[in-house]
Amino acid sequence: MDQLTAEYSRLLWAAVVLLAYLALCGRIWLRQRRQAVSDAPLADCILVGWASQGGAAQQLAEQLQHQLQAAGYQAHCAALHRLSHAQLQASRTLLFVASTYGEGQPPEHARAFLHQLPTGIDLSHASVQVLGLGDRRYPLFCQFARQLQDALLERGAQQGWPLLTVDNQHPQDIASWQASLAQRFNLSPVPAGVTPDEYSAILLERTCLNPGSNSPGLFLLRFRVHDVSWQTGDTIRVCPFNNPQLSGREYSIASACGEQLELIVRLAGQCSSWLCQTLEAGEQIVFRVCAKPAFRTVDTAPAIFIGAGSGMAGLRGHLQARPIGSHNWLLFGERCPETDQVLAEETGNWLMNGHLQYLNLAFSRDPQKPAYVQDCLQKHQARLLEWLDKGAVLYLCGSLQGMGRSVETVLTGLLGASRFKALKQQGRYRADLY
Ligand SMILES: Cc1cc2nc3c(=O)[nH]c(=O)nc-3n(C[C@H](O)[C@H](O)[C@H](O)COP(=O)(O)O)c2cc1C
Repeated sequence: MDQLTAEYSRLLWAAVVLLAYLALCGRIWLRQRRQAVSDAPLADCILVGWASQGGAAQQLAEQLQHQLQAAGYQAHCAALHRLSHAQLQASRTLLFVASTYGEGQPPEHARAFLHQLPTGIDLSHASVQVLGLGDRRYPLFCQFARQLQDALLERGAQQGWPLLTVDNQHPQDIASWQASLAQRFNLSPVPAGVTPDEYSAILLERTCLNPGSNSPGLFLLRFRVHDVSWQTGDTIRVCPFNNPQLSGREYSIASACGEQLELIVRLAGQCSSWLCQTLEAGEQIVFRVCAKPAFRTVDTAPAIFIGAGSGMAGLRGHLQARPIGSHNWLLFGERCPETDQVLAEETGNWLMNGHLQYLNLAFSRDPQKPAYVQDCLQKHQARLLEWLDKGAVLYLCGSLQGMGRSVETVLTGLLGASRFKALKQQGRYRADLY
């Protein structure tokens, strides 16, 4: 019996020692694991954030992420509105590509980022570099990229390199940004002149839409395309003479997706002169499709289209794509009723066959009743409210200075600031202003 008790107590001791040993091993393993988890992202992860409306900044950021990954880095790429504070704190290298919109504003999706970035967040572990995309013709050139960099530095981040700004997506400036990153991170260079999403199109015909007008020429260009897809609301980016060294321009696609791509181009500047005057039928353009998620068709809800001048381009693509039986109202502004009846036959036919329920034209230099498109909105306030009550979506396309701002002011007055804001939040105010 005594022998049995002694045997039991030996076994018990052995079990206690084994358990204690296992517990110790477990604690060591857990500590090492915790250490590894907290160290790994800081040591390895490069965060590439982007703020983009037309897709250029997004494309550059994603391309950079692929290059970094190909070189063996752990690289994470995300739109600013999807970046968490934890991700910012867990990365030693923060790279951003940010474009600017409105009057020095961030792109729509990134509006809340700086407001939501806590002032107390400590980024002193990270080095930061911001590439700003913008356009020098706007007074607040690359303003959002500057604000983004300032905000990160204020929270302790180290400046890896000074802010770089690129005017009008100038290819050489983008290439030197890419080259400096390639050198710093030992990346394979981006092959010059090759972008994965470049397409070509052949000019079939060009028609002047405002012959005899005092305004600069407005042209409809029809191209044949092969295997290119786009969504209504998207734009294309073209460089004059297909020369990427020259400043390119973006043009709204004026047709629904198909075998032909149409543009409506105002004669102004080098790129549009090339398209409207020099390019001949049978010659080709090289272009990229720029996604405009903020200006795409929402659904089959009633649609109110508002635009002026070359803004007809963005609206026409939507109108062509709208389903039979949909409810559409077009308000369009130009200068002279005699010479600026842009696409009058087409819109007249749409009115006759019921594709358009209403067509309101405003001519600012009409000697009888001069009016702007925003005056039409005011005149038809009751109908506007009735359509919006039925869930209508507003689409606005054209010049920001010449039309966009005035229309927005009138809409704020007619609807009230809070209802207009709510429409924007619901995605029922969709604008492409330039
Ligand atoms: C309506 C509109 C407003 C713009 N406002 C500004 C601006 O205030 N400052 C600026 O530097 N660039 C401005 N730009 C130029 C864009 O930032 C530039 O085209 C940029 O390359 C777009 O990049 P993304 O394709 O990534 O959106 C504006 C462009 C548009 C269409």
